[in-house]
Amino acid sequence: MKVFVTRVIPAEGRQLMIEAGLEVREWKEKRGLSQKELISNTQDCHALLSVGTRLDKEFLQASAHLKVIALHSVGYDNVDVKTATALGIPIGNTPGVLSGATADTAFLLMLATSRKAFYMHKSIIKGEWGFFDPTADLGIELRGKTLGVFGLGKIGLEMAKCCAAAFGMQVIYHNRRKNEAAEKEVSARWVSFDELLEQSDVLTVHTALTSETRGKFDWSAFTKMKPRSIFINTARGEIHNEGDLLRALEEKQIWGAGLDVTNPEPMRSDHPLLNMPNVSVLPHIGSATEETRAAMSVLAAKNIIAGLKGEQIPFIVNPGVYK
Ligand SMILES: NC(=O)C1=CN([C@@H]2O[C@H](COP(=O)(O)OP(=O)(O)OC[C@H]3O[C@@H](n4cnc5c(N)ncnc54)[C@H](O)[C@@H]3O)[C@@H](O)[C@H]2O)C=CC1
Ligand SMILES: O=C(O)C(=O)CO
Repeated sequence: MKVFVTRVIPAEGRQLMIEAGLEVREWKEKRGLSQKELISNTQDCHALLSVGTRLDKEFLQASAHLKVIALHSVGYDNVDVKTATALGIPIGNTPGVLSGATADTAFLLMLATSRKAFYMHKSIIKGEWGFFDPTADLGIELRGKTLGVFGLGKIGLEMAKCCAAAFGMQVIYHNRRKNEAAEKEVSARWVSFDELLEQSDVLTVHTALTSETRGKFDWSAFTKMKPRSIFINTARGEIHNEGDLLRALEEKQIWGAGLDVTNPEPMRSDHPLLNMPNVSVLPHIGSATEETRAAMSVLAAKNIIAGLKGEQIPFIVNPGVYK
């Protein structure tokens, strides 16, 4: 049986599929696939392993013969899951294995932003390292401050643990429902969304992108935050409104921001956020460690192998497909 893979993936996952007797065809070009290329490459395949490729209704309807689709990500906001379920196609993702690496990225952005690290690094390259000025380029300390987590799930909990252990930060969070197990692990306290905005010194976003979370951090939200607070988003760029974020920073409604995700991606290289001292931006590298990407490829391969054997896939996004 044949699997089409929309990017070259780590050897660990590829090898697992080859050992299971599958023919693996990877898209090796340094550019994304067009919709036409995606459809034509998938036509003679039994499964698709998708690395960040948008899978919309048109694609799914043209590829209804697929026995399984495995995503090389935990997020599945770029897939029309409803259509896949209606067509009987199981969708798999890669939960858990990337929580540590993604939380590390949120932590890195928090610390870098609080000390203007990216901006100061660029100032050396520009030849601006002058005399020692005790009043210039001052950051904000994190010790004993309040971390607000929007979405205390797997990644949010890892971030909360890091912040509590490293800086003794108190953790508050907002989920639709309380996460009592996580509350115990980091002594976290549930608050309303408005209380999260009002009380957080650092507010870090870790929800999936859904119709409820899209655009959640807009002008109205930023104006409720503390003037010396830092906003971190490693979840999805569409959860904040980038224009409103820029304005909130320019008008000093908030102090700083750290983003691993932007809207759109890639961010344009002359975006004004990239020149602000209190802003740190990374190009969506949350899960980008050797260990994590290898583990993600293995989970995706396991989903493909199980799906092609006609078994229930181990990491399923749409369990309703089996009912
Ligand atoms: N930057 C990157 O490279 C990466 C980004 N991500 C993003 O992080 C997201 C979270 O991943 P996990 O922690 O594994 O997911 P998870 O499902 O374990 O946690 C998400 C949490 O958000 C909460 N939540 C959902 N809707 C909410 C709402 N409307 N209001 C408040 N809370 C809500 C859920 O109850 C859950 O506790 C992914 O969906 C993905 O978009 C994930 C991995 C890497
Ligand atoms: O897993 C995800 O959802 C990502 O964004 C990349 O790892």
